[in-house]
Amino acid sequence: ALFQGPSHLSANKAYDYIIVGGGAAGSVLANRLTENRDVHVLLVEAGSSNFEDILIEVPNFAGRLAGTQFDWNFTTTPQPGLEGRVLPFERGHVLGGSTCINFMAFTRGSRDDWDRLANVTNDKGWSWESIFPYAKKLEHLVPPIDRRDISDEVDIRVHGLHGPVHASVPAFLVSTDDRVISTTQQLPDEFPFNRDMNSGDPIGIGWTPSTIAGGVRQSGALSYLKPILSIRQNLDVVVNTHVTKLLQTGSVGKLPEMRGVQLSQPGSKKTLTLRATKEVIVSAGAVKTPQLLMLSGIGDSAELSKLNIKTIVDLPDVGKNLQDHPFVTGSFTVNNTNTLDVLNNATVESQQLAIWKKNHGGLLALPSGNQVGWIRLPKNSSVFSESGVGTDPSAGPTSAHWETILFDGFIGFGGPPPSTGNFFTAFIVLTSPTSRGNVTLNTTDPFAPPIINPSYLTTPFDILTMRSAIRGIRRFTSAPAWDGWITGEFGPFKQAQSDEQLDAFARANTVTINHVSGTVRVGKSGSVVEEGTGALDSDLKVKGTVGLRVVDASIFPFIPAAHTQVPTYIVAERVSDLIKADAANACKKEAASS
Ligand SMILES: Cc1cc2nc3c(=O)[nH]c(=O)nc-3n(C[C@H](O)[C@H](O)[C@H](O)COP(=O)(O)OP(=O)(O)OC[C@H]3O[C@@H](n4cnc5c(N)ncnc54)[C@H](O)[C@@H]3O)c2cc1C
Repeated sequence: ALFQGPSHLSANKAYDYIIVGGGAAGSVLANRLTENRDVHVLLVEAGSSNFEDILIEVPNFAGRLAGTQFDWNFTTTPQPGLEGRVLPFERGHVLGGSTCINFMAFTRGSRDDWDRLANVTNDKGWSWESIFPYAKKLEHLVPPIDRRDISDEVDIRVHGLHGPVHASVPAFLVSTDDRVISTTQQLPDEFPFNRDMNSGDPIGIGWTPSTIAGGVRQSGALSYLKPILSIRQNLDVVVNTHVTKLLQTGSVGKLPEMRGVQLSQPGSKKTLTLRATKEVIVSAGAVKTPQLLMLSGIGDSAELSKLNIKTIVDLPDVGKNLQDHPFVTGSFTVNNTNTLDVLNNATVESQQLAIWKKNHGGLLALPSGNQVGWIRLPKNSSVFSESGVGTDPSAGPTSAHWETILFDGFIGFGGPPPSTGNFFTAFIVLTSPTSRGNVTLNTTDPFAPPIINPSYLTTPFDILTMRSAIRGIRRFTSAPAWDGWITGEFGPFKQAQSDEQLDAFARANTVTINHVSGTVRVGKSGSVVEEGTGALDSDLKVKGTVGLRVVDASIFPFIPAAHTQVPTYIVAERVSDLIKADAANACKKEAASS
């Protein structure tokens, strides 16, 4: 059942699992764990249940969700690498979490990203080979709206066709598609065509897969929760409700048993305490999960003592190791009036909205770029020597150093689009950054935001890679395919030519693509707990505790060189099976001892 607040819950009801946060990971867990009718689950979500709001459903409205009721409205600290600028830091605040406000790119990450996770955790279950069945299990690839032949755009063999998350390639073609694809033929060494970036080897340029199907955003809530909400009697979902503290419910040997949660609502003094018989699973995302752990006494004791929080488990990695993907855009003026800039005209936009309302078609059904590219720095790039980085920080030869998203129009993040003109825009995203930031506590108030410091562009490798990537985009658009189309560069991008100008442009214009990860990193099971060894065992149980796991984007020790929603879904799919296996083993042990 769906409850609109904690007053509807009964303190006496026994739940096997309590899941904190109904975003990407929490939606998967709530669904998979309730597949067994005898297992009772409570999912607690701080935001509302309005995941079918039109702002969320229309793909093209993704850029309008910042600052709304669906966003936590966080901001960063002033960023030294970005001239002291403070950036908005979007996170989803609604059932479905950030999958309701994201830009819907559907990418699994590379073989090397996953194999590195397996190495770091010493757990082969995280290797590409092992997670590949989960990547397929979660997906339901559907044809695009225009029903064109997509055999050149996807390799159907690597896709899932029966999973809960519907996904597709762009709804229909736009004016720059042919030119982008021609460029991959004209400059195949640096920008090869990649028929399917979800095969484990994303390197190259290909068609954008996204969580858009039939013209509608496919959020975690729509995919995993809507189909079961009114059917499964063993699932309770409570929205508009925050978990404000994780509670110790006892001890097992010397270890604290953490099977309790305290629930409340902003502005209310009332709290409700509930207990899970098996586990509490924290899936509150890479900002709120470390905050909640620290508020509950699980974190770096030196940090906790500053706010007089009693340490229950001293876990120095909680809140550290924040990684994200920073980006800039470069826009070009074009000699064509048939670009998606037409959507900046209010009349056209309302016509398109009418079409979308009628049949979910029209320009508003498109993703934010029909092609995406995943590019590696050349082996002999001076970035490696000049930055002093030592070894290549990417996960390996299938992991990109930078990404580009190619859009048939203007996209900028420094104000409204130009009132006239036609454009082509390339996003330039760092995908294997070496900068590391953190999330720390500001106060003990669970409703107040924590301090978020992503430390963007604070290493020589990151700024030099950004410089190199911007030059890469200029090589891309100098291919013959763009002759007669691109007429020039636009805005401050145009002025950024010398090394110094490129660095200044990057520092003045970088924003985040919102992939925050890594703040409760997983390590090897049973390893000594010290900074850098991970806060979680390889099955994502919180070290030094009983009955507590973290399952969300916080867990990645290295941010995947990918958009992070699908990697998060994959993690949650695998861990659902690990949780089921643990429960089955516990049953067997109980049976044997009785
Ligand atoms: C603007 C934006 C654009 C993005 N674009 C893309 C993209 O194009 N492709 C892609 O793959 N990824 C994208 N991402 C990233 C992707 O959406 C996230 O990596 C993914 O959703 C992370 O999943 P999660 O489960 O860790 O957290 P979330 O999905 O953020 O879910 C966390 C949930 O926990 C809830 N919560 C938090 N604290 C509490 C509490 N104390 N009590 C109860 N509930 C709580 C939150 O309200 C939220 O619903 C984007 C993200 C944003 C914000």
